Amino acid sequence: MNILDKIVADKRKEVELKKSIISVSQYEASVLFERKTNSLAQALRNSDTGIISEFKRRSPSKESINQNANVGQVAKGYEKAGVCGMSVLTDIKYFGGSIEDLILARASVNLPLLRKEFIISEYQIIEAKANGADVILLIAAILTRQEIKTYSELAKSLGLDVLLEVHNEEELHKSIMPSLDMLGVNNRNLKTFEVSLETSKKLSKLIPDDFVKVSESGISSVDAIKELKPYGYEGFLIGENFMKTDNPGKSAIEFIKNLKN
Ligand SMILES: O=C(O)c1ccccc1NCC(=O)[C@H](O)[C@H](O)COP(=O)(O)O
Repeated sequence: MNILDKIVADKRKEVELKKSIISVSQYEASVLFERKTNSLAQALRNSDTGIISEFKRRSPSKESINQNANVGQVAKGYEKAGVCGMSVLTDIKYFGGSIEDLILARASVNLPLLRKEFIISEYQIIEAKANGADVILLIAAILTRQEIKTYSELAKSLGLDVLLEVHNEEELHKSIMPSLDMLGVNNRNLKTFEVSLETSKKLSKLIPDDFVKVSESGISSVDAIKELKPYGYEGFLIGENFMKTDNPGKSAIEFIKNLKN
């Protein structure tokens, strides 16, 4: 079983359990459910840097990145750095995140917030909106075309942006549809965990211009961004490079300063 299959198998059990604890109607009655969302796609289009910084404590490819980081402090640091948006991992078992991290990030900043999750149910999209997200992630590798359509249309009806993530040409072809805002190419091979910017470069020409192109994972230098921009990328998702430091916000400030020079 590959890592995504394992994560999805656990996710199905987790979502079933959550459904028995909090109902969709409880989420729909929450204060944040009524909140007007901020568009990440718009922020990226208006930006000359395009940084989406991630809050990530650990991952399947790295056992410990920053286990004790304070999400509110990191979010404020990222906002001060001038990032376009923040990604918050809400998976507990594999990434050490939680829905509470999303709530705390929301309470700390006005940035567009991406709920970084393995979405396999409409329930998680309602939950994302009710807990302060502006954007959801849909991963082509774990969804059918029909699921991508249903989930992205639901997200759009709630005012959420949709970032669709692909790893290869096949996933890209299966997924293109008007209810997506951003197309993310993940540079991490989930079988070997190796990262290569070549994946973003190779797939860039296959992404129609209507979508904001985002390059994800393994971005650890300003030079990498300069290398990717000519391929049409307007968004750059960076996790470990900031989170591995004692002060992720300060690292983001330095990074963006260098990027602008
Ligand atoms: O990061 C992993 O090991 C991973 C493993 C399996 C599925 C997803 C995984 N990561 C999620 C992400 O997409 C990254 O956290 C994100 O792109 C940032 O990557 P990085 O800058 O390399 O931390």
